[in-house]
Parts: sequence; structure tokens; C-alpha cells
Amino acid sequence: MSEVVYGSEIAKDIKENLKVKIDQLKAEGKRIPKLVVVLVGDNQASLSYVRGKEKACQFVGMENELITLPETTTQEELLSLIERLNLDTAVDGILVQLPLPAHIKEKDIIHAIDPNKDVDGFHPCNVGKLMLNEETFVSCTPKGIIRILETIGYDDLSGKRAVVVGRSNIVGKPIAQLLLNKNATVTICHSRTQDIENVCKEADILIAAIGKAKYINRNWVKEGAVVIDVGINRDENNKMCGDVDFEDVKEVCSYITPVPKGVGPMTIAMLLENTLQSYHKREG
Ligand SMILES: Nc1nc2c(c(=O)[nH]1)N[C@@H](CN(C=O)c1ccc(C(=O)N[C@@H](CCC(=O)O)C(=O)O)cc1)CN2
Repeated sequence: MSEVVYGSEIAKDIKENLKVKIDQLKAEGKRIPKLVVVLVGDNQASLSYVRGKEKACQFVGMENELITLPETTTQEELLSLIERLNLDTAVDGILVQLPLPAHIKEKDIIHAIDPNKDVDGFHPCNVGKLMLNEETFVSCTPKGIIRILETIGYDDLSGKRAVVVGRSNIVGKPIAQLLLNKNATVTICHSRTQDIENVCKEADILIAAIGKAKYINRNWVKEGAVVIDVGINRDENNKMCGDVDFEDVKEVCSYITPVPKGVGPMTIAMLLENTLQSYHKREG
């Protein structure tokens, strides 16, 4: 029987901590950190995520501007907005919500954001620094996963085998690098991996980030493994669920994150931390 790790509770503590720090800046009459979130189009899930970011900023007392643009926005229009935000000295963090409409090249947009304001940690400069184990903005979901491992005291990863299922630029690749930076022996599995079930079964830490509802069952999981579920899917009853069959896997692992209330809320807490980090780089 496992312990269920609620990222939502860890995130709440982090946000309370950030609120204290921002209250202190206010009491000292200092400038307040500012995050600008850009949403293009009307993807309902994205709208709900940016609202979550707005609410979190309000909770900690951070300045927040949400810029919503129509689906028909051109790449040039979005690039000129980013240019303006790059130059705005009151802006510490710029986040362009993904996915973008198909006619806009995500890569060009990410490359245009000033790496010093890239609180998503998606710019190639920041990804490169992560690979070199240098201080940088670390992408929020992977950073949140590491914080979960630290919170449960499972962060001495020397000699541990970590398996990441999924190779996205946002989650799979950066979490693999972060685990490697912590001395884990890391394997990345994906759709072309052979015998994926048995590779996963060797993991002391199993990170599921594939985007397939309840794909991983207890046959994939070593007894006592730590299981982190990054998936956000809908099951056959339209109920939100992860990539892991929670009820089945919780019987064999040591720790497991649920969906919802697991990794998702950590993403937003880490975004606030990255924005404060950017602020301090600028203001000292
Ligand atoms: N520019 C970015 N775009 C996207 C990112 C990102 O980090 N940067 N990540 C995801 C979406 N995302 C944040 O943007 C995100 C996803 C999920 C949650 C979350 O808290 N989920 C809740 C459930 C919420 C619900 O009820 O719908 C949970 O898991 O408990 C927060 C942020 C893609 N795009």
C-alpha cells in the first residue's frame, strides 16, 4: 500500500512562502515582481490554466497581466508583442501559453522570448544551461516533480534507476536531465521503445508523461517504486485521470501522485518561483 503525495498541498505551502516574501518586498516599498501571460485563441483547457496562474499570482501578491489574443493573430503580431514585453523593464516573466494555433510556429515564438524573462525555461539558452547543470530557469512541471521528490525525502538518487515515459520538450526531456543531474541512472522510453513494460518495471522512480489515459498498470511497476503521474486525460466517463491506472498501481508502489491534485498544481507554484527568481536577478 502506498502513500498518496498531493502536489496541491506542497504547492499551497510554496505559495504561502512566496506570499511572505512578496509581502516583505511591499513592506520595504520595493517594486513588485510581474508576470505576463499571453494566451492566443480559445482553447478551453489553456484558458483554465491561465486563469489558475492569474489566481495564484493574486494569492501571492504578484503583479499579473493576462493578454488574450484572437485565434487569427499572426505570427508577426505575436512576435512584436514579445519584443515589447522583452523591452518592458517592469516585466520579470513572459509566458506564452502552449499549444499555439497551428499557423504560428511555437519554436519561433519560444526563441523570441528574452532568455532572462523565460520563466517557462523553454528557450534553447535555458535548456542548454540545464544540460550543463548550470543555474537557469527550469521548466515548471519537471521542476515541480523534483520538488515533490525532495519533499518526500527521495532526492538522493545515486544508484537509483529512473525511467521517464515520454520525450516531450516540456516534460520528458527536461525531467530526464534533472534526474541525471541528481545522479540517477536515467532511461527515456517512448512510442518506439521495445519491451517498454519491462523497462519500466526496473524503475525505482517511474515518471509517466505520455498522455494516454491509465496506460500504466501494476504490471509495469516494481514493488516499492515511486510513481509520478504527469498525464492529464479523460477516462471513459469523462473523468480527469492520469497516465497511470491509479487504483491498480497504488497497491504496489511506495509513493504515487494522483491526478488531479498531483503534479499539475506544482507547475503553477514553480512558475511563481521562477518569476521571483527572475525578479531577483534583475533587482538583486
Ligand atoms: N507555456 C506553457 N504552456 C503549457 C505548460 C507550461 O508549463 N507552460 N504546461 C501545460 C499546462 N499547464 C500550465 O500551463 C498546467 C496544466 C495543469 C495544471 C493543473 O493544475 N492541473 C490540475 C487540474 C486542473 C483542472 O481541473 O483542469 C491538476 O492536475 O490537479 C496546471 C498547469 C501545457 N501548456
